Amino acid sequence: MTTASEARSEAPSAGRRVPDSAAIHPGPGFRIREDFPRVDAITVAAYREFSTTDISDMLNRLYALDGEIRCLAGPPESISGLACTVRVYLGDNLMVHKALDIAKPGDIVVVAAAGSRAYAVLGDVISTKARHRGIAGYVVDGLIRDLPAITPLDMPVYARGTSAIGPLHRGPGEINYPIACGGVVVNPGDIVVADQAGVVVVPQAVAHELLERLRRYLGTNRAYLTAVQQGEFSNAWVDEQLDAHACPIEPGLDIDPNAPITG
Ligand SMILES: O=C([O-])CC(=O)C(=O)O
Ligand SMILES: [Mg+2]
Repeated sequence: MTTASEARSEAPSAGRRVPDSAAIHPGPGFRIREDFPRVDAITVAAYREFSTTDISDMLNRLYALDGEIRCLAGPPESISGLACTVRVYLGDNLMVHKALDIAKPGDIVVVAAAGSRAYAVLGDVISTKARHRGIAGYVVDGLIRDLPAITPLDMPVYARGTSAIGPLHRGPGEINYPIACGGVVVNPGDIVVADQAGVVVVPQAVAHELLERLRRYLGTNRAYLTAVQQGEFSNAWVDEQLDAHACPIEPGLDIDPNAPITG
């Protein structure tokens, strides 16, 4: 066995060194925050009463993650927890391993892997360690692996899919800085709610106020849905919408399906 420099018959330090712009530099892109301000646990747990669909609606439909990020493992019940945010370099997951020491029990680790379909960010070993640390789940903007071995762990894992290709463990990356996950900005300490319908992020600043609005909304919505189940509804509002933009409505019975389409 020879090293690369031996094969070139050069001393390891021979020649001019290339300026090492690819070194890992401490600072943005390679940094960790140990904690963040926390919303009380009762408020965080209360979000499990609501579907991610309703929460998304109350946030004007702009805070649900890309629907490709879906439940791949874990019990069917919804989960909620504070976001411990992780950003990884493509092909790497060093910071996902470090997050096992940073996330507090009940936190959901949210991993920004740029939606990569080239490699998995975590597998059964990390998921098993996470159970011991009390982590409430993982949300990954990317892939995971070892799914058959994760399934029996009852560890909620949301991701875009699976791959056998694993990550390197070198860095760089960040923990507990803002990330982009599934098209949504996630700040450390935001409330993540995930169920079979999707994943939604509640900005921490509105955590209490939104809960009140959801409770009020659900009260009125429940009465509406009960009426719908009994066939009591009107579609007049759809016609109002169509009329507002003068949508033409034709009988259609005299149309030749083979005739060329005209303006
Ligand atoms: O290799 C890794 O870092 C990820 C992995 O497969 C595991 O957690 O089982
Ligand atoms: Mg593995």
